Amino acid sequence: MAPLAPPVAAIRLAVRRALADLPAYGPVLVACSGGADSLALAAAAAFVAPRAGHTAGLVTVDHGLQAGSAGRAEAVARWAQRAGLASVDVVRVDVAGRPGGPEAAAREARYQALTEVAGRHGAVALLTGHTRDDQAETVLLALARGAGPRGLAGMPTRRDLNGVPLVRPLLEISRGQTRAACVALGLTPWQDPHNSDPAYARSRIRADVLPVLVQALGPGVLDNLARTARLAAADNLALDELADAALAAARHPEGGLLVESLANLPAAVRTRVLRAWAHELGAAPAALSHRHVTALDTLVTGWRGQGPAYLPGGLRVRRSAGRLLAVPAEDEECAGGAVSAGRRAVAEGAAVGVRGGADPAGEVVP
Ligand SMILES: Nc1ncnc2c1ncn2[C@@H]1O[C@H](COP(=O)(O)OP(=O)(O)OP(=O)(O)O)[C@@H](O)[C@H]1O
Repeated sequence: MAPLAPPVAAIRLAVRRALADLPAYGPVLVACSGGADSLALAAAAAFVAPRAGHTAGLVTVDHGLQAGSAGRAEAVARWAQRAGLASVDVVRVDVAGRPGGPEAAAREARYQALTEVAGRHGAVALLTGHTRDDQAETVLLALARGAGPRGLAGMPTRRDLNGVPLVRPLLEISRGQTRAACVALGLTPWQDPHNSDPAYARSRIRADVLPVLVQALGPGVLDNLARTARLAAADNLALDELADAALAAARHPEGGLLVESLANLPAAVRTRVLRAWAHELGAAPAALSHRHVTALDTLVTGWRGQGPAYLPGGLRVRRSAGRLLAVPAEDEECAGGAVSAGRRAVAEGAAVGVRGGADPAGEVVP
């Protein structure tokens, strides 16, 4: 028997570890574009899952945005049947009419379709092929946007997506390894033209920025960026727990938050409390920017009798009698007329800089 190619073995091991962490046995679904990362993942899942007490299915989404996209999806499905995956779903989504640019609309439609199929199969996890290189790009994009530790944490290995656990087994596997695994297995991955389209910031990072960094600083840069993400994620976990407790302690029994409780918190905790509270009030995570949180924070730390802070979704928060209070929508007219277009634009997040897709949980994802 020919020895197993090292990249194939590394990817199988990564998948085995990810499956071992799942709380229950049951079907897992691989989200597969046909690209090298998710193709290598699907091949590994087909091998590993049945040996680990799971069945593995595959789902591929046709966004209908490129000529030949239906043919690509069918080719992935035919391969999945030959590879022995337990279920194969091809889902065509309609991207038109969704908010945001075409990239964001496609992502939103894709994740919606993926979680619907996962729900239909009762999947215990949806696996995606994000790699260490995707993570390194995500960290660099976050740095360029001026994101804090939350952005630097990049993509988590596991999180909830519309009630389905989204798991990324390949975050410590390089793109070179997924490509090499495909070669070793005789698979021909699909090349997504978007990945090399300089219109996208992520493509420019991939093609222009990372090679220069590697040349200047050495090949360890990619691992180091991914490690930054892991370290920031661990810090975030601790800070989020502190913020949860601080938010509970700051609540006023009649509503709103007590300024006095907030004022003495370290800034890193206080801004997290304010961000979490803004989400609670209904501000969409993807639209809530640093600028909105700073406006809330200024009501606490820079109080000079100013007017309300504006949040996405037409929400406003004012300070009154030592409390931060959400202003009910019907008070908007009485409070001095309509909000100006400029302020509304800021509130709706027009200040966000480098383009990056934020998924429904506010995470910036490829
Ligand atoms: N059309 C699709 N159908 C199903 N899953 C998809 C699709 N597009 C992306 N995904 C999932 O999202 C992950 C990240 O997507 P992205 O477009 O960034 O691909 P990538 O990094 O080029 O990976 P790949 O080589 O798998 O295409 C993929 O690995 C795959 O799991």
